[in-house]
Amino acid sequence: MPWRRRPSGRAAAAGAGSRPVAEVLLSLQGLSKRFGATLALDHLDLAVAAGEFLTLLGGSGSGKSTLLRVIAGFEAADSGKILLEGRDLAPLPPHARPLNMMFQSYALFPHLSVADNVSYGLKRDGVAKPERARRVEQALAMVGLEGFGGRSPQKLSGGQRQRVALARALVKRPRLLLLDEPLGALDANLRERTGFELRALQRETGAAFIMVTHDQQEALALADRVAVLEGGRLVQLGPPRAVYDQPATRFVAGFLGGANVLEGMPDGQGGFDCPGLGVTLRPAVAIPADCRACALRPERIAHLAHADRPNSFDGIVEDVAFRGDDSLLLVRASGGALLRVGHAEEDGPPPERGSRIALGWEAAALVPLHS
Ligand SMILES: Nc1ncnc2c1ncn2[C@@H]1O[C@H](COP(=O)(O)OP(=O)(O)OP(=O)(O)O)[C@@H](O)[C@H]1O
Repeated sequence: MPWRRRPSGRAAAAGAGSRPVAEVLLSLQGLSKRFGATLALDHLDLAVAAGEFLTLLGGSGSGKSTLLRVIAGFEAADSGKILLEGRDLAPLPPHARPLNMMFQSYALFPHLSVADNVSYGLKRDGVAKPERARRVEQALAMVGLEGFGGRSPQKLSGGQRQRVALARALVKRPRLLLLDEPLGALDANLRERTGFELRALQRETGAAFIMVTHDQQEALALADRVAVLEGGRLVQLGPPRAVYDQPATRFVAGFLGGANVLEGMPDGQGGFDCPGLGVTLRPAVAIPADCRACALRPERIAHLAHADRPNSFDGIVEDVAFRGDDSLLLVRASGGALLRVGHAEEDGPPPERGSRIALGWEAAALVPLHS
């Protein structure tokens, strides 16, 4: 697994991106795109700040690639506006848009050298040869590939090809770079290292990056803000820690960090009846009357000697999975709910399968969900 399962304090801090003045670079307004019966983008509004690193996260088919392709101009939106620095991009063909897109497949020309691949766009724009050569060398140096210009892309490793694609995307110094699963083809170690390098490059160039990823840890670790898509809609947008700690919907809670979603109903007295656990939950915050579920992260659940206080229950350990830095327990509550429970290594050996244990959590760990 390329990124730690839990967002470390460091990764979250690195993603906190405190920019006091957020100049809007890209503004998407009511963007919709339909393919036959499929609504791939559903009235999507999003503003991206200059120099921001935004990750787009969502399940398969949620519209991530379509969104990038519409911004880049490879697909036309059915309705809505795309403004880059206030300018409507709709009339511009892809190559005339002041942005660049890097594909997961890298899409390098196999018959061209690395240098010619990188300089391709500059040549098309009529940049003179000496200037092209200078900029290509600069771009290759930026991605750690000095001296590779004469090679054929076929004689490079997957990671090196990925860097060539990145150099090609950066050589025109776009203010906005769209990256569709750029790390997808790399193995776990290279993926993590390249992720950090990508962030460093993004800071160095000052370009805004919008990066699609399937990988929630990568999305949390790299981004200033995470945008979560579901069914073509933007369901949540915010700094990684905020989205992780305060998921808005069942989908976000489950998708990011695999939170337990506890179904139930407010009891009208500040509690939340949860039949699956067989107890009434006591959240720290007021629960809206129409709330029907609360999220509870596996790592916020602790072992207790007895389930004799609010926000605790007894359950049977149904399974234990060792994950390296912790174990994941599946615990069946008396009401039938199956909970994911984290068990840190420093807490000693995990309980045996079949044993009865008492578990509990702080009231603040319960997050009422909107939908
Ligand atoms: N060219 C197309 N023709 C028909 N349907 C399409 C086309 N492109 C995308 N779709 C549909 O639009 C929806 C969104 O697709 P999209 O590729 O944007 O999702 P995604 O979030 O990028 O998925 P993945 O993570 O699997 O790449 C899906 O239901 C997909 O089947």
